[in-house]
Amino acid sequence: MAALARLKVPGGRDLVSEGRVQPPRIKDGIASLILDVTGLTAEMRATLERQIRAAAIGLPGVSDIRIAMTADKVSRTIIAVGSGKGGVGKSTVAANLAIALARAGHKVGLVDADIYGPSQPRIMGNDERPELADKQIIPVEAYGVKMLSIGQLVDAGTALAWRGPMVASALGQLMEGDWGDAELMIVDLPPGTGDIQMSLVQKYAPAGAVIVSTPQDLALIDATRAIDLFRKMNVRVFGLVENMAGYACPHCGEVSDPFGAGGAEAAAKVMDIPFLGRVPLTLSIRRSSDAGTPPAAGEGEEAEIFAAIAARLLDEVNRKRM
Ligand SMILES: Nc1ncnc2c1ncn2[C@@H]1O[C@H](COP(=O)(O)OP(=O)(O)OP(=O)(O)O)[C@@H](O)[C@H]1O
Repeated sequence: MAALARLKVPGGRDLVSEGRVQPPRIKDGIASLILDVTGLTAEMRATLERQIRAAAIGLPGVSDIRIAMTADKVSRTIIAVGSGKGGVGKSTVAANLAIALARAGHKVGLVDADIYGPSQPRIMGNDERPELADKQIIPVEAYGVKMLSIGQLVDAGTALAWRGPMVASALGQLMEGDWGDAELMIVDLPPGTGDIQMSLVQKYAPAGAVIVSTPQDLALIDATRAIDLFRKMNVRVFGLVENMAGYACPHCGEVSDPFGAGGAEAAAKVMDIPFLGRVPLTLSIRRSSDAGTPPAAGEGEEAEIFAAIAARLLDEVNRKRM
């Protein structure tokens, strides 16, 4: 224990004072040790294991060491982000919500499960290939958010032709990646209601869903259908986000409503679900999303809009189901 007391948990405090090891049992020169690796990534676990071996093997009476790792399962709150139809800005909202939640002090994971158009690597500005450790994919990181995208595993064209079981297995690889201490998981779903939605609900029991819609009637009709489906599958709908609402002219500042106004808020009322907020249609959101510098990570009005929506979402998540 004295030799182990000199070791630090990667990114943390002393191994022994954190209570991560119990005194080892030593028999026939073999030390058996139980190590609590709760919240540590595969890489941190491997580093710690190496350090323990280096510190202990060779001590008087210790010729080998067996380390059994245990971990409390981190309880994760899965929040699905869906939309009735494509192109309404669901991925943009999912990415910026994830960043806003991380900025509010939460450990956040972002899963891009949109097989029809995996766009998180572009929006989050990170298209690194994730690595594998112990058959688990290790998420990459951007703006304080851990992220995995179906686009990092295969190209979108391939995934499009997949049938149900392959879709489910790809979703499984993403969801069961090495998410470490992530407590909130934002899952960017494909638009509409298909295999990925079904698999997510059946296998991973999301705490609830956020629906993104533009204010047009057509988009709202599709959003209503998505909300209906989640409800039928017994998934709580945390609320509706209206995206691309009100266009502020960058020259004169006048606000116009190319897609109508207030439609989503009214629709939320009719459907009796919370309205989480409104994101304006701006050139800067389009540019920053496409350039991999999401506005929620910056300063100013747009960052505040996403922070406010994230705060409302958290209120809903924390509210007990009635
Ligand atoms: N509030 C906004 N203001 C301006 N442009 C936006 C806004 N929201 C999204 N966009 C832009 O609209 C396009 C579509 O957005 P995004 O990819 O997020 O939509 P999606 O609903 O996820 O689409 P898909 O169906 O392809 O998954 C992108 O070019 C994005 O930058």
